Amino acid sequence: MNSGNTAGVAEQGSRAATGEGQPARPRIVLLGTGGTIAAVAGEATQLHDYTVGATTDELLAAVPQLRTLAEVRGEQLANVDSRDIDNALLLKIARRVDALLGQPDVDGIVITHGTDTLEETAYFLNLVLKSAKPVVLAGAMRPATALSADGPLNLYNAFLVATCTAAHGKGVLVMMNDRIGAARFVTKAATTVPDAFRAFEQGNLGEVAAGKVHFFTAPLCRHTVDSEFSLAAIGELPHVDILYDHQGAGLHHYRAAISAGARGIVVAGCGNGGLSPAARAGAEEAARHGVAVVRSSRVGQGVVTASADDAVLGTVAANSLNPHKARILLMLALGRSRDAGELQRCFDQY
Ligand SMILES: NC(=O)C[C@H](N)C(=O)O
Repeated sequence: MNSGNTAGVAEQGSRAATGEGQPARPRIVLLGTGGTIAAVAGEATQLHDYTVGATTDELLAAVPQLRTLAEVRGEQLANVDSRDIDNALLLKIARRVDALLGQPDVDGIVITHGTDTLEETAYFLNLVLKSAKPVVLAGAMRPATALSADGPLNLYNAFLVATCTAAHGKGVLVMMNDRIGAARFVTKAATTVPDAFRAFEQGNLGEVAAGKVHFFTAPLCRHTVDSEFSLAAIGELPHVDILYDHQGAGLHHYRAAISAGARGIVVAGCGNGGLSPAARAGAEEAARHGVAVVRSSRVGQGVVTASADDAVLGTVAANSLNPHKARILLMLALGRSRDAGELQRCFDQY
C-alpha cells in the first residue's frame, strides 16, 4: 500500500468489507461552491459570459461514474463566481470542511470551486484544517455546456485522488487538467486555456494518467495537522489589502488602505519585492500606524528574499508566495502576532 511519501502509482482506498465480502467504497462529500465547473451558457461554443448555477446534484448526475469510486453525498455551500468569495464565505467554507473532516463517516472531501480565486481558498484550507484526510479542490476552465468541457473529468479525477490512500497527509490538493497540485504551490497562470494551473518552480505533486493516480513528491512547507493556525481561534479575519507597485506609483493607495482600517498590506512589488519610492514611503507610514507590510512580487515566479531594508522599514519578505496567497497567510499570522520577526517566521515556514 502506498500511503506514505514514496512516489509511485497509488492504490484506491476502501473501507471494511461489506456483508457480501466486497470492500465498501470510501465516503466522500462533494461540496459545491460554484465557478465555471457549475456554469451554463446558451451555446456549446460559448466559452465566456456564462452563468454559474448548476447544482451539486446536477454535477453528480453528469458524472455517474463517481458512484463506482465512492459513496458520495453532495452539499451546496454556495453557488458563486469565485471572485465573489469574501472573508465571511471563506470562513464558512473552511468551517464546514473542518466539521465534515471531524466526522468518522467522512473519508475525504472534494470541493468544486471557481478557478479565479481557487488557490486562495485552497491555501487557506491548507493552513487551517487539522486532518490528514484528503481535501481536493477541482474547477473547470470551460462551462459545463461547452464543447470539450473540462469539468467532468476534473471532477472524476478529483474523486480518484480523494479516494486514494497516498493522498493522505499531503495537504490540500488541487486537481486540474490531469495534474495534482499542492495548494501551497499551484497558481492560476492563464486566463482561459484548460491548462491554466501551474507550479512553476516547485512542479506538480503528481498526475492522473489512464485512471491511475501517480504521486511524484510531497510538499515540505508546514500545512494542515502541522500548522499552528486553527479555525477555533479565529473570530473574523483582519482586513489585509494588496497594492500593486509600478513606475510612477502613488502614496495615496497606502494612505487609503491605512485609513480604511487595514491591519496589513501586501505589496506586489517590483522584481525581488523591490519597493518604488511611493511604496517605501507607504511602508514607513504603515509602520507608524502599526500596519504590517509584506513584500511579495508582481513577477509571478521565484522567492522574494529578506533584505537589509526589512529591518529599516519593518517589512516582511513573502518567500515564494504570490501576493494573493501572501494575503491569506498574513491574515492568519496577524491573528497571532503583529511582530515583524514572528510574521517573517511564518512566511519562512508556510
Ligand atoms: N474558470 C472559472 O472558474 C472562472 C470563474 N469565473 C470563477 O468562478 O472563478
